[in-house]
Amino acid sequence: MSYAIKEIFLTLQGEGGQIGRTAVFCRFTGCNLWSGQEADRASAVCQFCDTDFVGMDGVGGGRFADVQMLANAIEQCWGQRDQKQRFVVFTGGEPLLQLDEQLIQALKQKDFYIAVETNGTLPVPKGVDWICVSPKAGAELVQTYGDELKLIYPQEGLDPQDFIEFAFTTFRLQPKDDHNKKEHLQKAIEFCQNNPVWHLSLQTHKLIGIP
Ligand SMILES: C[S@@+](CC[C@H](N)C(=O)[O-])C[C@H]1O[C@@H](n2cnc3c(N)ncnc32)[C@H](O)[C@@H]1O
Ligand SMILES: Nc1nc2[nH]cc(C(=O)O)c2c(=O)[nH]1
Ligand code: SF4
Ligand SMILES: [Mg+2]
Repeated sequence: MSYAIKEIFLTLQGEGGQIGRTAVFCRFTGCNLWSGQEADRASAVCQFCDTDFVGMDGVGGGRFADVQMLANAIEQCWGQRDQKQRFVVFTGGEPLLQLDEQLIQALKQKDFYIAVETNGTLPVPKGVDWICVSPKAGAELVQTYGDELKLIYPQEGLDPQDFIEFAFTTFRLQPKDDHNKKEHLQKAIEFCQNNPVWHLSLQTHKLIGIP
């Protein structure tokens, strides 16, 4: 299978339970909840996306003809850094439209610890080490277990407490970044303080100005 990749870059994981860890981010092109075109945003299922996942024109992006070519590009992005610490985060767009067991196995053979950021509408393939699910109002949740459930807050028609029955190790509330982000942060702080199973997740890469 070939893979359509928006960008591949090295940064620090900015969000959630692996925060601060040096990682190769592999961002897949395309999503099933929004076309990525601004003209479609208001009619999309997911309307608050902060990411450009359209096309293959980002740093390190492109069409990868087979699994080895993509795995090699991810390895090359990690470079000569400590092999025992190798860490890749698959995101997008929606990575589960393309991420398959073959790619996971190819990276395992290169000793990568593998994380995925998904909207939870598709099942995570076998072999992923860290599953982060971020459910979206109006989209069916299919992936109901994982290492963290990272809910963007607030979302109309979505009550965080409806999720705590699912089999996630941790529950995080991440304030929605939009024109009202200060207000969303205050609401998220308040919600966490009143419902301590929820931990606050901040997008620290935005705070420190890295990708
Ligand atoms: C761009 S998404 C890609 C992965 C996947 N499609 C998903 O939604 O989880 C990566 C992460 O950013 C979060 N995110 C997207 N837009 C955001 C925003 N405006 N404010 C806060 N978090 C946001 C998503 O919920 C998800 O946890
Ligand atoms: N540094 C950094 N951390 C992130 N964690 C999740 C991200 C994403 O867009 O999936 C992201 C991102 O875009 N950058
Ligand atoms: S599901 Fe994820 S990638 Fe798709 S539009 Fe929403 S936040 Fe963006
Ligand atoms: Mg991001």
